[in-house]
Amino acid sequence: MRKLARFLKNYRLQVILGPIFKLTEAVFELIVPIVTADIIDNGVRTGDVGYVWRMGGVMLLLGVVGLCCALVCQKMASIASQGFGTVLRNEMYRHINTFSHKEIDRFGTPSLITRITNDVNQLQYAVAMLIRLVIRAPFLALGAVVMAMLIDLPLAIVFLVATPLIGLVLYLVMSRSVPYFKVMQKKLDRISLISREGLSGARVIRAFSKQDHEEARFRTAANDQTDTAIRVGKLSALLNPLTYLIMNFAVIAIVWFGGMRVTSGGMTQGEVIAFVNYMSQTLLALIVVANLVVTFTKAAASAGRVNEVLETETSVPEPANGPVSPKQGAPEIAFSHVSFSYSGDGGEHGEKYAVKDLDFTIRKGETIGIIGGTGSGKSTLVSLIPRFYDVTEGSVSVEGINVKEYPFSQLREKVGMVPQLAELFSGTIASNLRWGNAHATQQELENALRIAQAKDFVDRLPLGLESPVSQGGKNFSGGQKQRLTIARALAGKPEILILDDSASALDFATDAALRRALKAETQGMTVLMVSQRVSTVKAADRILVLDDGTMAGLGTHEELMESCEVYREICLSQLSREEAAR
Ligand SMILES: Nc1ncnc2c1ncn2[C@@H]1O[C@H](COP(=O)(O)OP(=O)(O)OP(=O)(O)O)[C@@H](O)[C@H]1O
Repeated sequence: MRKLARFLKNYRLQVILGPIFKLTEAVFELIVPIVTADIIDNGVRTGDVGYVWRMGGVMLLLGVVGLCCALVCQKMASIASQGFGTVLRNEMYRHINTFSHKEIDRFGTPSLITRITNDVNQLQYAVAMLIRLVIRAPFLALGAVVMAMLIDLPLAIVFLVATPLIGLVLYLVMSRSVPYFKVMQKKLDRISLISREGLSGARVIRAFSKQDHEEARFRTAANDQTDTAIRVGKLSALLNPLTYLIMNFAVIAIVWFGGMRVTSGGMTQGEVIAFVNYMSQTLLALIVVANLVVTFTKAAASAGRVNEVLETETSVPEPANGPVSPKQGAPEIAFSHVSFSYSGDGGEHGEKYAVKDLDFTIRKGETIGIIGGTGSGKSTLVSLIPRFYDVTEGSVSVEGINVKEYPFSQLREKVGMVPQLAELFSGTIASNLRWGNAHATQQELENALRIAQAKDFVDRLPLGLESPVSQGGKNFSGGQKQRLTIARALAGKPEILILDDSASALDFATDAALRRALKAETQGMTVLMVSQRVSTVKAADRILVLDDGTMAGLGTHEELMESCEVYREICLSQLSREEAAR
């Protein structure tokens, strides 16, 4: 947790002054039993009503000043803890944004969400407790014992017996329940994962009538969490009866022995009452200490999870240099003996390469079709160009410069990527398209829509380009979303356009119109078209055939029909012999 203290640096004043105010309140709280004793001994016993009123006023004053101190501390704790949470959350979000796909895959999106929300909340609460109670509670527990000793040392033996006993009970209960808190946090992660999958995949779940299955999965995870919470609850439930039992025995002992001391003249009645008050103050303070242990144990687990995110460095670091100049005459894209494995070790630990020894070049302005069976490595290959992942072996160059040397903004401006899954963001159609180019004119946006075959349906919308897009683009069909994501990439006027199976939801006629428009209107743009459909890639200048991560062929349709067995098989599985030969 110490590592996270840096996020409190703007709140030093609150972190220092807050506990001081709370300590002042605790001092007043310790004085109150003495005033009570004084009222009993010098006011009640002698029947001096005026004295009772005067001292009652002093007590009220102590209470009011104590309350003011507590309120000031509360405010400081709120400012510091909320501020700390905000700064930490912003930093985590910024840091997560530097992650490559590899780190995001490793943590998993649901876990990252739980860390940035629940774990930060836990830490925020711990900061508030740190300011409000970490000094106050032990001070009060100890102070009450010391005050009792100052009043009457022999009777204070009751404290010296009862307090360690209460401490022991707290220790036994806490040491058994604390490990469960860590487990509960992991189980919460699982619930978050299932909820996310279930809610984002609600349509698929309905389509496959898997609601019962998903509900059962959620119920199992939730029940699992409940079982653990109940186990902790049962343990914690022992705390109050046991500690109160000890305290009440201690009170009996105080009244019993205190009575004897009063009879022998060693103590006054008021002092016995003060002892009883100090006893309950000690107990309450110790319970607070125990709860603080729980809070800080949970916070320590959360701090570990937050630090794990903050300390994870991206596996795709951005170079420190400024923009690079392309090499004249170099191929637009060059793969030089490229291999990539998702685990980064290329099979040493049994994991195989997703792509292996890819070696080819692509000229500027070429249209390349990339075809292959599912899982053959098509998406992996194209994701190496904009550096979503870094190659495990070999190198990828764009215009003669290794992609690792490009500043991200320069590389990603050059490469327009349309991912397999069409993602839109809440806003308007125009605001989504401007992700590609913030300064695009209306004309440029319309042009991008026209090439992407999206202009007709956008024009039919009452608000046209200003039509609202709901979260995830849910108010558009799959094919419409795909066309909008293509338009978004085109709006950025990239030099290299990658369509990663991004026309799969289009009907054949629209798909063909899209390819024609791309060919006619994007002169000079290098286009990589990933598809499982032969009809989509057939007319490309060249087709790259992937088979289980390796390159099975690269050439025109006719050349590959002649020379590439894998390509011929794919063609004949989708087209008739006549169509394939055409
Ligand atoms: N994020 C990932 N983590 C680990 N392995 C992955 C990941 N993404 C893909 N793979 C594995 O890498 C291999 C190649 O996957 P890739 O997605 O590149 O294939 P693809 O040809 O695009 O498939 P499809 O046509 O089904 O989209 C597969 O074996 C897949 O299981």
